[in-house]
Amino acid sequence: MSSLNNKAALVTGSGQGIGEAIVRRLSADGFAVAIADLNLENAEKVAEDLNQNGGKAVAVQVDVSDRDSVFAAVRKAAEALGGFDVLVNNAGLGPTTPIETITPKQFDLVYRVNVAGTLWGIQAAIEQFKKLGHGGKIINATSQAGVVGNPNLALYSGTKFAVRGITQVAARDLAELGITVNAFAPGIVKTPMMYDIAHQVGQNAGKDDEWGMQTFAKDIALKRLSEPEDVAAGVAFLAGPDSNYMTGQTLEVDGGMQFH
Ligand SMILES: NC(=O)C1=CN([C@@H]2O[C@H](COP(=O)(O)OP(=O)(O)OC[C@H]3O[C@@H](n4cnc5c(N)ncnc54)[C@H](O)[C@@H]3O)[C@@H](O)[C@H]2O)C=CC1
Ligand SMILES: CC(=O)C(C)=O
Repeated sequence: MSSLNNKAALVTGSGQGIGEAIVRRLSADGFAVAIADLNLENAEKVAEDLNQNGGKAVAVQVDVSDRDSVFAAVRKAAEALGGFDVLVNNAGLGPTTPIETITPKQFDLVYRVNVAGTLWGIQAAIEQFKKLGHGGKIINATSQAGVVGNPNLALYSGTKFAVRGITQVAARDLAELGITVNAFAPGIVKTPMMYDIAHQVGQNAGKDDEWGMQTFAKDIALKRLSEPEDVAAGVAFLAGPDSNYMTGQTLEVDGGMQFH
């Protein structure tokens, strides 16, 4: 664990999966971190582990689809960590939804978490950066499915294209405040979310989850599925000083799923 770099970061959805890998990596890079998740128990486990290993971490419960909850979580984290420099809007839901099966209830839930959650996070981060009198970095989770259309992901894909649109507009709107806004686009990452998707795909074909994962993997140039840590490395770059001259961009960390 490196010494603290006097920067603080909050990562939503960091009780497991990609978000957990991100807080672990940022902590190793010297950030004080807030593990913000709907699942407080998981967030507390990650925070405890980081604190026991020389990091500075706090767990906060948040429902990113609820604006008040997001503002409260960011305020609480900034106070507990003694600062606030980076927000990673990572929490997201990714159900497979054949286009004719999408219900209004599913639509509301997935858009409220993936799209509204990103907007509320941006607003809460602006409040803190202004209060603290400095700029900062906002990093949003899009997806390979937010760059190209994939089968059966109409609902999810729409939200992830929206996240890229919000990222580009916010980058322009917030530059004068010294705030950069970028996105990261993972490919097929070994997390509970992706195994849920692979399970459904596998079941539909009468096969197992691993078959489902490998089906998604077939177009990856580097010929392996992504570890959460692969994505965390990209986010660490966006959170650190080496990306200071980047804003409005999507960093695709997908092993080469498409080139454009
Ligand atoms: N796993 C993958 O292959 C890919 C994932 N992504 C994106 O990366 C992000 C993280 O995905 P995974 O780690 O795979 O997901 P995951 O499902 O494994 O973990 C998501 C975390 O977010 C939390 N969460 C869910 N709803 C929440 C809410 N309303 N408020 C706060 N926290 C909430 C969950 O409790 C969980 O800890 C998501 O935005 C996802 O869309 C993008 C491309 C590929
Ligand atoms: C889950 C996801 O983002 C996919 C399949 O691209």
